[in-house]
This record gives sequence, C-alpha cells and structure tokens, in this order.
Amino acid sequence: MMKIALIAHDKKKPEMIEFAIAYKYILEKHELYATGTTGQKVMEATGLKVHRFQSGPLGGDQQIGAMIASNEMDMVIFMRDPLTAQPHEPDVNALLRLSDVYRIPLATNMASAEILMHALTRGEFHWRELEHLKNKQK
Ligand SMILES: O=C(CO)COP(=O)(O)O
Repeated sequence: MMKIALIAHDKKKPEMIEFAIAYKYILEKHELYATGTTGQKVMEATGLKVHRFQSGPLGGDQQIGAMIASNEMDMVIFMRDPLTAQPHEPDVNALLRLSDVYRIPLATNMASAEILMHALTRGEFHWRELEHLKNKQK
C-alpha cells in the first residue's frame, strides 16, 4: 500500500476529478492524501477516502511537503496550473523541490499521472517498500 498525494490547482480540478474517477480502481488500494479543496472534490466525485490537509494557499502544500521530508509520501500527483500566478508559489516550489530531494515519483500533468498509475499496477514502485522498512527501523 502506497501513500499517494493528490493536489490540483483550481483550473485543473476538473482534470483531477476525471483522473480520480478513471483510476479509482487503482487509487482505492492505496492511502490517499490531498490538499483541502482537491480532497473534498475527489471524495465527493468518487467516494474515495482521502485524508485532507489544509487548502493549498493556507499551508496544505507544506503539510504534504512535511510528509515527503520524513520520506513518508510515496507518490505525488500534482495537477499544476502553469498559466495562473499562485499566491503560494513558494510553497508549490518547495513541494516540487522536496519531491526531487527524496526522489519521489511526481507527476505534474494528466499524461504523466497516467504513466505513474500504470507503473504502479505493474509493481514498479516496490522499491518504495524498502523505504517503508527503513522508516520503521528509525
Ligand atoms: O493550491 C493548491 C496546491 O498548490 C491546491 O489547494 P486546494 O486543493 O485546497 O485547492
């Protein structure tokens, strides 16, 4: 079971909902986390259980970043809006940066999110389970 973060900027929320509906059969096997509004919308549209953090501009990206920093998050699906300025851009950048620091599989658009889902079903992220073991030994 992987811990997966779902995050979508406002203009990308319809796409995130489409994604969550299409891949519900995969997502339901995992532990889901989301920023506040994204989580709410995904839950309403799919009935999936999602642990919701604060809304992004109020610190949600940072809360997910904190999980990444303790190497607890296994995958991040972040439907970013590259065409709209975000008041919390530093938080967004920090989340993307930490994903790279910890080599966390990260998708920032639908096309790559789908690839991550297919890779997940093929077992290509089993190496993350070694990280889970390391976390337990800490
Ligand atoms: O702004 C976001 C990510 O940067 C998303 O936050 P919400 O899911 O609360 O809209």
